[in-house]
Order: sequence, then structure tokens, then C-alpha cells
Amino acid sequence: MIRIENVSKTFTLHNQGGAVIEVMRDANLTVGAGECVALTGSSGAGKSTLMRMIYGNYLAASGRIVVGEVDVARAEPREILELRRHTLGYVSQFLRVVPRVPTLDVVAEPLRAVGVPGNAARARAEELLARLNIPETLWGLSPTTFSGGEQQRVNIARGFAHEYPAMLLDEPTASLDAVNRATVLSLIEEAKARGAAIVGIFHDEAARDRVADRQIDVSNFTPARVA
Ligand SMILES: Nc1ncnc2c1ncn2[C@@H]1O[C@H](COP(=O)(O)OP(=O)(O)OP(=O)(O)O)[C@@H](O)[C@H]1O
Repeated sequence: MIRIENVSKTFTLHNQGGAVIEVMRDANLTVGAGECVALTGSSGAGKSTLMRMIYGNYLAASGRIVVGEVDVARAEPREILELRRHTLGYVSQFLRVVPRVPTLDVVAEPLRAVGVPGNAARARAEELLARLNIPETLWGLSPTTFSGGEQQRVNIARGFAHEYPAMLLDEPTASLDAVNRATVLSLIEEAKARGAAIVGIFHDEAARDRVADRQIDVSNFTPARVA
């Protein structure tokens, strides 16, 4: 479902005399349906960079990043948006708050975007918000004023609303209490059980050990260590 082949990445620092730094060379990784792969490696090894390349935020210098049928490294922006709508979800610990949109609609929006009727989308959003312990009194309000933890849980509900075939998880359990953390781990396991291919960064080792089928140390892809 997700196939990374010989991917390299350089950053050009335009504000520092155009210096070019190579942060990744020859990255290879395949994630099958129903599998969760955790990216590990020390700070600065390139975990976020690899995730951002898979999501199409960063452009790979070379290689292929195939998600479903699309090579993200070569796709047109329009194709990447389509891929993100239907196939590739991204869950981080931060909600990008849309002003004035009620929480229920924030969570239902990814379903509406793939054509799910309003009632069904809202029912799924309600189910997820309830599971993540967002009080019903907040569902009609914009999450702008919510606490950090509430916003994080709204973001997770939104990220899991549509059943994406491929998902990227960036610290999904960071700063959650034990009960909500357990819910998020269950959501990840349910996504795997329905066949989602998942790549994640989990600093929470116990969470990583529970949901990840394999761990890939991205330091193996940093140029200094390539033979
Ligand atoms: N936009 C950017 N411009 C320049 N360099 C960058 C950029 N993004 C990342 N880097 C560099 O790429 C390397 C990998 O960074 P990255 O954030 O992917 O590491 P990480 O493994 O996710 O680290 P952490 O665990 O600290 O989040 C670092 O040396 C970083 O300085």
C-alpha cells in the first residue's frame, strides 16, 4: 500500500547562501495492508522528514513514494489532494482549527469530502467524539477555545472519521491521559484490522510496542551512515 524506493532528500537553505544539506539517502520501506510500521531513530534522524515526503509536503530529491496507485514524488498537486481526500490520512497531535466551524462538522468534514451523506457523517463524528470523551455540550462549538488535550482528541476523531486505506500517525498518543490513550490505541488497532497500512512516529514506547508490527530506524537512511 505504501512503497518507498531509493528515496533521497536534500534541503537547500536559501537564506544561508544556498547551502545544500543531504538528510536522507536510499530510503526503502514497504508497508502492506493491515500493517503498522513505526519510524524510530534519534532526534534529527529524519522521521518527520520521511513522513512529510510520504504526505507530499516535502518533495523527494529522487526515488519513488508510491501510495496506492500514486507516486507522490511525481504527482501533480491536484493528484496529491485527491490522494489525501480518499486514500491517505494524516493524524498529528495538533488540530488546525478552522474558525467558527462547530466541532461536529470539523470531525464529519473528511467524510463529507468523500461523499458520505450528512446524517451518516454526523453519526460517525458523534460516535468518535463520544469515544474520545469530548463532552456533548462542546460538539456544537468551534474547537478554537478548547483545551490543548480537547483539541488533540478532536483532531484524532477527525483523522479516524474516514477509513483511509493508508495513514500517517505523528505522535498520536502524546500528552493524552491513560483512558484516551487506550482509546486511540484501539482506533489504531481497528484501522489495522480493516486493512489500513500505517506509518507512525511514537515516542510513547509502550504504545509503539503494542501497535507496531515492525520498527524501522531511519538513521539507517541518513547519509553519514550509508556505506
Ligand atoms: N525544512 C527544513 N529545512 C532544512 N532542514 C530541515 C528541514 N526539515 C528538517 N530538516 C533537517 O532534516 C533533519 C531531519 O529532521 P527531522 O525533523 O525529520 O528529524 P526527526 O527524526 O523527526 O527529529 P525529532 O525526533 O527531533 O522530531 C534535521 O537535521 C533537520 O535539521
